[in-house]
Amino acid sequence: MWPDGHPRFCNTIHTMATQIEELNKLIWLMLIDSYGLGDKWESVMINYKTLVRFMKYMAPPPGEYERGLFAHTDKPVSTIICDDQVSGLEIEVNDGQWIKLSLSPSSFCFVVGDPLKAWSNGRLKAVNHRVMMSGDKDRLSLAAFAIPVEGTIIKAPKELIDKQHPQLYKDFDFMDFFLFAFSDPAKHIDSGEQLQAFASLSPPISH
Ligand SMILES: O=C(O)CCC(=O)C(=O)O
Ligand SMILES: [Fe+2]
Repeated sequence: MWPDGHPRFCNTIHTMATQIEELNKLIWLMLIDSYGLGDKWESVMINYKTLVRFMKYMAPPPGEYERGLFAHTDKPVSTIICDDQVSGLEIEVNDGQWIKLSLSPSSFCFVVGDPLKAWSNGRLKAVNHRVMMSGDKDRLSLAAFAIPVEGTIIKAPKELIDKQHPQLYKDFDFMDFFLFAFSDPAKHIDSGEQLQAFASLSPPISH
């Protein structure tokens, strides 16, 4: 699974990934339950695999405030991020201001991705975020992305669609959206607008 010679590292990461996966499932179940769908969680839950990525952002030159990762909304369903105490992750709030998150040592950050926004029929917001580096320390972070299994259709449960909450997005195959988001034409669309461009129903449909 990992290049030879690092069995301890490999085991640690595997244990961590498994536990983050459990945490992610728990958060999804809480979300499903909060919409009153707890007793039918199996039919509305998205089947997924976890992809873990490690990131290292180098400290900028002294006194500089430098971009580590461009502003975007996540394309996986959701992401769990943890870091090694060197902050840098920023989220954009409603008035366009950026807020730096300082995660305490044992905290994890749950990020709603575009497909989860579509699943919730727009109730959950996919926050725009970026990494900005300052200070003299490198930032190490780990992101665990929830990627639906092949053929997964992202659709809002019918209970989340009614006259007051008309259906905002068409049902779509996750992989079609994912490929669209990284395609040439979509590169010119703001990351936060890609879901709208790909799946918006205009006018919205009430059932
Ligand atoms: O490294 C971080 O803190 C953020 C990573 C991130 O947003 C991403 O990979 O999508
Ligand atoms: Fe992200």
